[in-house]
Amino acid sequence: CAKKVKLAKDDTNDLATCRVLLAELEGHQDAWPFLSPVNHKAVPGYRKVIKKPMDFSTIREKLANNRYLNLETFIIDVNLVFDNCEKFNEDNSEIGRAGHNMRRFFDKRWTELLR
Ligand SMILES: Cn1cc(C(=O)NCCN2CCCC2)ccc1=O
Repeated sequence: CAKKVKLAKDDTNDLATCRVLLAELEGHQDAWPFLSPVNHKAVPGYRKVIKKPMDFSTIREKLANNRYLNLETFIIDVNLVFDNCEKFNEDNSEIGRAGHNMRRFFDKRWTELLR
């Protein structure tokens, strides 16, 4: 076919990349606070403080229902999980540390897969 504009990013494999990245996040030993939506009835203050809750099961649902436009909108949701965690939890807490570990792991993996 006609020569494509070089500047366009090749997004052919983005969906597969999102599935791989999500599976690795879910399989991480520090994923336990993020596997399901935070139960705001059991966690006082959460609903008021965190305006846009997000978790790995919700991301999986959105991926399965083709709700992500591209890799970037997927990465925005993953980072929302970690940003919510930093907002609500002390750095020096079980869940706070898990969030920092998971963000570090994610940043390393997606740059490896895409650079
Ligand atoms: C991300 N995040 C999670 C929680 C939480 O309590 N998650 C439940 C974790 N449990 C593990 C086994 C059953 C449920 C609280 C604050 C927060 O920011």
